[in-house]
Amino acid sequence: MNIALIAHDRKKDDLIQFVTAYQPILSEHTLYATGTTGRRIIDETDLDVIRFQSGPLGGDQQIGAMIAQNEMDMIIFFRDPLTAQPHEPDVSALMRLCDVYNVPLATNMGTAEVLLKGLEQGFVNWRLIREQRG
Ligand SMILES: O=C(CO)COP(=O)(O)O
Repeated sequence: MNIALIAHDRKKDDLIQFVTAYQPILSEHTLYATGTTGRRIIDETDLDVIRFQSGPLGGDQQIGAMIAQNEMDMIIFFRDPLTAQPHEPDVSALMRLCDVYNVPLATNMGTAEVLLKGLEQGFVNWRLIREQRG
């Protein structure tokens, strides 16, 4: 599975803590991240991550493009709901594409935990369903 990991600045510590806790599950998959988030994951964990541009410089849109090409299976995006982002339209567009293509999106740690536990149990088969529909 291809999984994108993204966190706004005030949520990056939480994401690092989360991916460290779930490293055994995440290490089974191909991980992508926006620039700064990816840098921190690489520096602070043993996970390999393919990095895109930083979010404000187009990283959210690059991940959105993967969704549109049926190349992304799950998004874990720890958003900061209390800070305005200069690239808010990109953030909204990314979340919108998740809904367009039925890609599971966790925007907080509680949901992310459920998604990863579901992934571990083999419950995550929406891509097969999507591919069967053509
Ligand atoms: O801004 C982001 C997502 O909208 C995250 O980007 P960075 O990982 O580069 O900080």
